[in-house]
Amino acid sequence: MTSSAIAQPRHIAGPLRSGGRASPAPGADTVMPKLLEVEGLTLQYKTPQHLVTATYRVDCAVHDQDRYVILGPSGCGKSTMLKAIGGFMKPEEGHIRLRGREIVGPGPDRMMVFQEFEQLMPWKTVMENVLFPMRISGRFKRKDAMERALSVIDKVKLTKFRDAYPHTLSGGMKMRVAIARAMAMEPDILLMDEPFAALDALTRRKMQDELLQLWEQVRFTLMFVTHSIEEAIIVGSRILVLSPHPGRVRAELDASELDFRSVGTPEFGALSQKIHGLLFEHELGHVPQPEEPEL
Ligand SMILES: Nc1ncnc2c1ncn2[C@@H]1O[C@H](COP(=O)(O)OP(=O)(O)OP(=O)(O)O)[C@@H](O)[C@H]1O
Repeated sequence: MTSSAIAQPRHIAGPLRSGGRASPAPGADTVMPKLLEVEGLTLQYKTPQHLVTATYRVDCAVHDQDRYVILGPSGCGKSTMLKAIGGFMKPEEGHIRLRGREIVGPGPDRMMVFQEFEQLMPWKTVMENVLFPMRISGRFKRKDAMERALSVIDKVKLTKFRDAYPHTLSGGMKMRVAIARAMAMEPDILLMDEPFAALDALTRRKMQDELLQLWEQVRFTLMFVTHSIEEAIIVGSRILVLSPHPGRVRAELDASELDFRSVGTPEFGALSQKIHGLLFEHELGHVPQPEEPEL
């Protein structure tokens, strides 16, 4: 990636269709190079007293423009997996590769968007917030950084608010600033860890809708963690279902045809039921537990 010119989006952006159904991302069966590849990933926390296995031999692959959701119950290792993909934790076993290169630490090719967009600095304007990571990275000349910031702010439709402070913006606008801030660094993938978990149901739905609209417009690649089945189906084009602790892959499901408009339809209900079954069947004793290390 060049840092001197303002990058054009890597993907042709479709028109923003307000309130519309998100177009399907390319499905898993489309032959495309893998963007992110996770292979046999075991992640553990070792403390003097405990050895906690967070994920056990997880395999998955994310392609360009996927909205890839990691879904599983609390404690199954979703956040830990995102941490490892972010480069903040080393695998005990297995590999994580981005565009074929092993991940060995954090990098601007993977940008994390935190819960409630707390990375936004309240004393900085929208423009200053978007400029901040570019400035501290030292990757961009001042003029390039300014042009790039203006371009991404425009893409997320916040040009009129570029001199506003975060506390004067709605939740959806803050999310767009947080995403613009991340996108300005031209990451290969955006990592979101339960960004809407603390919101009330109505606001959460609105934010999901805004996220899908933004994806429709910009077509970034997203990895999104949630423990809500409904949110996974609404947001995701593909869903990786993990078992309860330690997280193992139960299934990977296609949800590219469903979004918030499908809530209440038989298709949405069927997928929701299927996921519910996958998440809880071990409690009914249907799934044999694979060999795993002592916890
Ligand atoms: N810093 C840590 N030290 C030791 N154990 C940890 C640490 N962080 C997480 N764990 C443990 O690792 C396991 C996976 O935790 P993780 O936070 O990844 O789960 P999660 O699926 O994201 O859960 P939630 O949905 O509640 O956020 C849990 O058993 C948790 O207690």
